[in-house]
Amino acid sequence: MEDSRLSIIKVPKRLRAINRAFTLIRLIPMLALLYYRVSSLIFSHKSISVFPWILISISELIVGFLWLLDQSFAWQPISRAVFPENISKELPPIDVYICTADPEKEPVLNVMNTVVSSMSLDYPPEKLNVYLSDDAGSPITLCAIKAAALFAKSWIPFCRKHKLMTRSPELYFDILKADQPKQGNEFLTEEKEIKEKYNVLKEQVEIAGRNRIPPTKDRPSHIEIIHADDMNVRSDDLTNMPRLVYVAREKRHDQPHHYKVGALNALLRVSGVMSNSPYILVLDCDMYCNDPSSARQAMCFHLDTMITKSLAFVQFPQRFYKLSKNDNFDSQMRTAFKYVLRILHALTLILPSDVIVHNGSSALPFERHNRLPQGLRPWFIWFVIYFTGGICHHLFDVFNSGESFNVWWNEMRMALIKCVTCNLFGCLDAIMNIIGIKKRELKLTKKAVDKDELEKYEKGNFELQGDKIFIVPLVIIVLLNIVSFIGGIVRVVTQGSFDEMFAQVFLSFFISILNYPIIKEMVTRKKNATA
Ligand SMILES: O=c1ccn([C@@H]2O[C@H](COP(=O)(O)OP(=O)(O)O[C@H]3O[C@H](CO)[C@@H](O)[C@H](O)[C@H]3O)[C@@H](O)[C@H]2O)c(=O)[nH]1
Ligand SMILES: [Mn+2]
Repeated sequence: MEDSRLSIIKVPKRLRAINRAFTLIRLIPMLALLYYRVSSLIFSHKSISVFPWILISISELIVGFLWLLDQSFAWQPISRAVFPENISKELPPIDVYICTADPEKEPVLNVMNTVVSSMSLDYPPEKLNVYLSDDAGSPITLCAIKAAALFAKSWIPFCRKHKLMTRSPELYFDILKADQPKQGNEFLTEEKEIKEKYNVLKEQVEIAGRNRIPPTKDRPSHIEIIHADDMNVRSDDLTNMPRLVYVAREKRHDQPHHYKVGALNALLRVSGVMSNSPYILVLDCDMYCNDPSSARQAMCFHLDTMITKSLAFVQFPQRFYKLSKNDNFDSQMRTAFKYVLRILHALTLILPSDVIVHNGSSALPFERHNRLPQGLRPWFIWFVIYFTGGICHHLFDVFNSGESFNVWWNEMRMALIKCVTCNLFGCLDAIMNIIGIKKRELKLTKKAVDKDELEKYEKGNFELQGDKIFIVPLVIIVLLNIVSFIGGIVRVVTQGSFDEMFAQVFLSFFISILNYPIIKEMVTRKKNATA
């Protein structure tokens, strides 16, 4: 019985015990500080000013609440394993939905790589139907998908024959080639041939791209079957391909189109008529399936009768490729994938995707502008325990997932940056939306790579060129901390008040060195501007 299971869940007991210990270690100072804040207010100390006291109490309450929510991830960690080889039932059909919206912002060649990689999934081809929704209704994309289907006719058998892991041709030829095993002369000759064919596809897409026609706001729908195999083809034939369909839904300038959701709705209706598969795999135009067995892996959950009753969807983690060694921006998003996602199942509620590790530093900076009043001194130790406890837990978690000190450092910086940029503006946006001041809008993210930005990123330099509204609070926080640090040092030297100034000096120093890449970029920009 044991051997025929499709998936198992393991609970790492040692990790669970350590996580719980850290939670308790921080819960005690948290409660002590809560008591301190409230009691000081009620039995009114002469030394406290009520308004800042209330402000800081509220901010600590918020951090405490977020921290408490965060503990649910640590409380019951799990890891999963799947066994697709144990699937004994016949595999059900899948419809793959890929959405693209703009050939300028979303390079067409990359979209074709997503299409080709999903067509090459290790899944019976007669049970796979790939639909591309093109919200731009662009002739470039239509032309490119035809060329991509032709290329797939050679690429898919090549991948199957040599059991390749990387099924996106761009990635295969570009960065991951080194990972593939070399398999003799025959393999190398075939690989050379396929590379030439890929170059032809690249060229065709480029030529199609020269013909720039501005998108129209009004157009009828356009649905075209790009490839469909003969029903009589044997399913074990290596050259067999999934069905491929191009869909550009109708658009009218006075009708809301509801962005990606609208596109998915249109795909539901089109695929409902053509294939009507019971399972749907949704991909953005820049997502490659980096493991050809991923659809089979998902079926390990969907076909398990014990699980299906309470299962709505299976989510694969989204990872970025071509990460630089430095990874200054914490783009690998370790916390989201190794810490949060794998334990989400233990919860019945899903949290926003931008979950960050709160190490307490977000509330403490408020404190640094106050000198330590006499009454605070005995309580100061609780701040220290809470703060260092958070840092130690985070450090442990990073090392436990096999990462380096540098990753820990970058994650801390990004957690702080997110607090004053995307989290702050995300909250403001949501509030304005709820009270009706601002309409919700979706801005398509740019997927094309900017050479200068890439170079900076690879060198480990920070990019301060984004939206000013994001940069300003960040720069202010960094400058404030530098000023605060210098001011603190001056007072220690001139007044000898090290005891009182310790918190200010330490925290502002810590935040300043944490944000060293930003300071470096600010100085470089200033130099370049004056040169
Ligand atoms: O009118 C539109 C706008 C967007 N898209 C497609 O929607 C996808 C996501 O858009 P993108 O700008 O890449 O959004 P991101 O913020 O990068 O994507 C994240 O956030 C989206 C909105 O929450 C999710 O749908 C995505 O899966 C998630 O990766 C892309 O494939 C677009 O082509 C359309 O099809 N039609
Ligand atoms: Mn995206």
